[in-house]
Amino acid sequence: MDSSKDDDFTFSSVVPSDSEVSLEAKDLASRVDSITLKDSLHPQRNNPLSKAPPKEKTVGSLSFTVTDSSSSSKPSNESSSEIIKARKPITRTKVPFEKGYSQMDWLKLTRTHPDLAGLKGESNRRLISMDEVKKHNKTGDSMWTVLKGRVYNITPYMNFHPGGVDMLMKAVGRDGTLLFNKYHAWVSYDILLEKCLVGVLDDTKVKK
Ligand code: HEM
Repeated sequence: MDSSKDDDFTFSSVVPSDSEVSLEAKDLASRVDSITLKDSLHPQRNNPLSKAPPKEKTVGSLSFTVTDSSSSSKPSNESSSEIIKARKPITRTKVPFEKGYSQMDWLKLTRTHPDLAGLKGESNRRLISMDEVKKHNKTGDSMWTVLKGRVYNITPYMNFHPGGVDMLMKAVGRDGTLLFNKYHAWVSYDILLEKCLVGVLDDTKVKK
């Protein structure tokens, strides 16, 4: 560049002289120079089965955690500037549904089936003891589970469960609330299983 034409820059007068630039700003600028941005596809980014722990990077005195939320629909309220303590990740494997077993198909069935719970005319406000729930634990039979104090017959939902039959079977014949919450506390089970309600858990008989 021809140095004799330096004066031609109309905005040259607003550029601060070296003495006006604080040392701190210079320091920051030199750190920015040392940052390299890589824009490449991460092999685990598109893998919902990935169990890789979140990566932690450090820039200057700031440390931040990169969490991959692409495999989960759970909303995250964690700030990116917080260090998230490594928790043992749970494996949430979504089983591809067979034709006719999507959640939409399930909702259609709940609207059309006359007795999904298998009540045969009985009230679904009946108090049910845990002992009775335990008896409904056999494959093929009416399989019951308890979710937050309500007893559901989950047999008709089995093949519709996006987490698969094996997972849902773990809750059969017992209180499934903890398992349910462990995997997806945000799922509206009460709406999904509304027509599968068989009664209310009689917790006066539950050992505390
Ligand atoms: C009993 C009532 C249950 C209902 C109504 C239910 C419903 C659902 C629904 C709607 C999903 C899809 C969630 C999503 O797309 O984010 C799902 C996924 C899943 N569920 Fe359940 N579930 C139940 C019980 C359970 C239990 C007891 C377990 C574990 C033992 C379990 C394990 C899973 C897993 C691993 C997935 C798939 C992973 C994923 O969605 O990313 N579920 N379930």
